[in-house]
Amino acid sequence: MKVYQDLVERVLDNGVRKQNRTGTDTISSFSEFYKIDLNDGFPLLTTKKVPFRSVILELLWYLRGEDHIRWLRDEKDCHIWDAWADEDGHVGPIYPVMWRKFPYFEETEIDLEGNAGKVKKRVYEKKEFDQIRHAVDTIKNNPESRRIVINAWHPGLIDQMALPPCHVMFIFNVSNGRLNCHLTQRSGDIALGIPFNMACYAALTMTIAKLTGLEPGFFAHTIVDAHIYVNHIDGLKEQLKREPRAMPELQISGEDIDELDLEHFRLLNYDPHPRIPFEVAV
Ligand SMILES: Nc1nc(=O)c2c([nH]1)NC[C@@H]1CN(c3ccc(C(=O)N[C@@H](CCC(=O)O)C(=O)O)cc3)CN21
Ligand SMILES: O=c1ccn([C@H]2C[C@H](O)[C@@H](COP(=O)(O)O)O2)c(=O)[nH]1
Repeated sequence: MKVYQDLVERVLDNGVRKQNRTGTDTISSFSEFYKIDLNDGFPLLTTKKVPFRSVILELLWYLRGEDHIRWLRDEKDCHIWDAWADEDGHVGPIYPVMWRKFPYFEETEIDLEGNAGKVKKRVYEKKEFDQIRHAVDTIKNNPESRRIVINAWHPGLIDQMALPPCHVMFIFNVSNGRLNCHLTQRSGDIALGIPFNMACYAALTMTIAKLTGLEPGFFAHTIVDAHIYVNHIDGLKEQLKREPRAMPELQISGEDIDELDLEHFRLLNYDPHPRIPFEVAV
């Protein structure tokens, strides 16, 4: 994909070397953006083999709403999140919880009989907000809405999260019968994370488009700190030498978001260059 090659080149050309908490320096570029038309094909890189199964499993795991990785790690044998989990698989209230069970409090007043007669007391009930279900319902019922926002950042809970969310907020937008998605990512690992993130959100957008009777539109992606870990530079330069091939096709069978499984996603005509191993910075 040319947009990815261009992104890698911009970060290498314009980025500055930065230290960070992982101990592996990055070449970092502030505020990068690209936009792809999902009608051109499914954006799974062809300049290296990206593990499609892991991409879809990660998306399905986000949709499960759990605060642990036991399904992903133990049932599905996918290990991309292992390094951030404890022995029980616990990762805290990260994406799955924020997407499906965003916590909030509902305030009500109740009347109490006190010594001095009736008194009002405020009570707070803990509730969970399903942002994905709300987005699907709004896309169906009020597609012109400009408020179809899903937010994974919860300042009060960051300390409980194994890793503060990187893809922090996304917005759906319906134009001309097409479903667009814009993702804002605060921090993006160009070699490892971004290929997963772009395919994951493309698959999510295509899934929700199918469910709501729309055509897929654009996936647009803003990456605030777009960085290349210095030990990934050689692998990415190798990728730049490779000629991008035709984008594969993704077929989705149209199940509801709570019924989806791996078998509902079929990847066709994926013919990538060989895998390039990159070490993940923890
Ligand atoms: N430094 C860093 N970069 C990331 O991209 C990242 C994190 N940390 N922390 C949280 C998640 C975990 N993500 C990951 C973690 C590992 C792979 C990875 O190892 N991918 C390999 C093979 C995976 C497989 O075969 O299933 C790859 O070749 O893409 C990818 C994304 C993305 N995120
Ligand atoms: O989906 C993801 C998750 C993580 N990343 C990358 C971005 C950074 O390299 C690290 C997170 O480190 P912070 O210090 O918290 O920014 O993980 C990604 O690209 N995509």
